[in-house]
Amino acid sequence: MYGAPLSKKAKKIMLLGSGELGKEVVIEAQRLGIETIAVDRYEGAPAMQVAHRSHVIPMLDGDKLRALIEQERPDLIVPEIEAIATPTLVELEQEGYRVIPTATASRLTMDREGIRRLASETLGLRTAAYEFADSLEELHAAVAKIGTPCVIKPIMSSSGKGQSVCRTPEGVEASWNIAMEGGRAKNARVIVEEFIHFESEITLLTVRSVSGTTYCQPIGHIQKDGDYIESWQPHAMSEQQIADAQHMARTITDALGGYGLYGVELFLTADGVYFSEVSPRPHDTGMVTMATQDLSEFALHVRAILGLPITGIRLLTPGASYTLKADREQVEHQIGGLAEALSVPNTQVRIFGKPETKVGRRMAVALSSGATVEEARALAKEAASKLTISYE
Ligand SMILES: Nc1ncnc2c1ncn2[C@@H]1O[C@H](COP(=O)(O)OP(=O)(O)OP(=O)(O)O)[C@@H](O)[C@H]1O
Ligand SMILES: NCC(=O)N[C@@H]1O[C@H](COP(=O)([O-])[O-])[C@@H](O)[C@H]1O
Ligand SMILES: [Mg+2]
Repeated sequence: MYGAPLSKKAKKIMLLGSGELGKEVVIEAQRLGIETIAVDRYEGAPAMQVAHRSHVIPMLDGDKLRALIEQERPDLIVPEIEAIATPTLVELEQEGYRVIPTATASRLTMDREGIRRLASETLGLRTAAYEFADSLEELHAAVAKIGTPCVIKPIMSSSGKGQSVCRTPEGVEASWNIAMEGGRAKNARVIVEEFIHFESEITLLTVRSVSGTTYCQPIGHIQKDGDYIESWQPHAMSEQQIADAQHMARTITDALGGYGLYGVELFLTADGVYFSEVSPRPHDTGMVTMATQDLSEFALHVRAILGLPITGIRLLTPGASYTLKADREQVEHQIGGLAEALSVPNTQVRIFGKPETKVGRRMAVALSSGATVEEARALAKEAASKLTISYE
């Protein structure tokens, strides 16, 4: 039971991070009459445009984060990105605030080391071999141990920022420089991972709710420079692969706990499934569920975190998503080609409304359904190719 938004008895959700994924979470929360507060480090972020109100703060600053949460007193704190002062969330949780799915889940997944050590060393999930390094010198030693090719990433980054494939020992310095420029915090630590020659990679959306743990059909995807370009659902997998994938998803999400939707990233190889990483929140590749499922990943997340039942998840049709990315850094821009994109059958578009473009920044996505995944992929790709960004 709760009151209307903005009334004394309203139920309040505060999103920490207000990008395209948070925007859809806000929309779903408002459908259930929830009061929504969007927070991010810049003005005019997508979720801010649909929330009841918003705040701009540096979310990595624990004191500012605490002050805002104490001012707003939300019923649920919902992290939407990794770059948050998660130790402050852990303290606030101990003081009685509810963090989604749990403060520990957001602390562990904020840096690659926390989640990788939990998955591999504590839970025994199969992952790529890995090493950590804090300096160029240590990186040379780590690469020598892992061998080339290997993947080098800042421990704190997302959407492929600062990530590179190091193909020869001579490439180590270039990878170090890419990581130092692309990482998020002042932290110089990187992870070196064995390069996995996977056949395909998937996201297994896994929901923990009052009704137990449920899985969406697997989402296949293609990434370029560490960021997603295209995704589809369902991804064809053998029964053994599905059983292994669900087992891994169950193991990691049980360990992280709480209520909410998780995006479990897995590599499918000729000799089995590898755990890659997990988001304790809706996943970018899961935007396809807006075209495929009766309840999208965003609707599922909101239901789960409110403690509401999820009796089943129905895949209504095969579908696909294809992203539109900017290729320049600029404030003034316009997105065009919408009529052409929407002339493609079975297609919808989401324009995120980000106030500025940056090289590689995701600005919109095309979503298509089809009789088969192949058909849906072709339609989504065609629709996205009709969208344009002009910088005049
Ligand atoms: N060890 C690896 N071997 C082969 N490919 C890899 C490896 N690690 C990452 N990749 C490729 O790079 C992509 C991005 O890696 P990862 O998910 O670790 O980065 P991220 O910055 O956390 O991205 P996001 O935030 O979008 O999930 C993977 O989806 C995969 O395509
Ligand atoms: N892979 C994670 C991911 O897709 N996160 C989504 O991108 C936004 C940041 O976008 P921006 O960098 O363009 O501001 C985040 O707020 C989230 O919605
Ligand atoms: Mg990833």
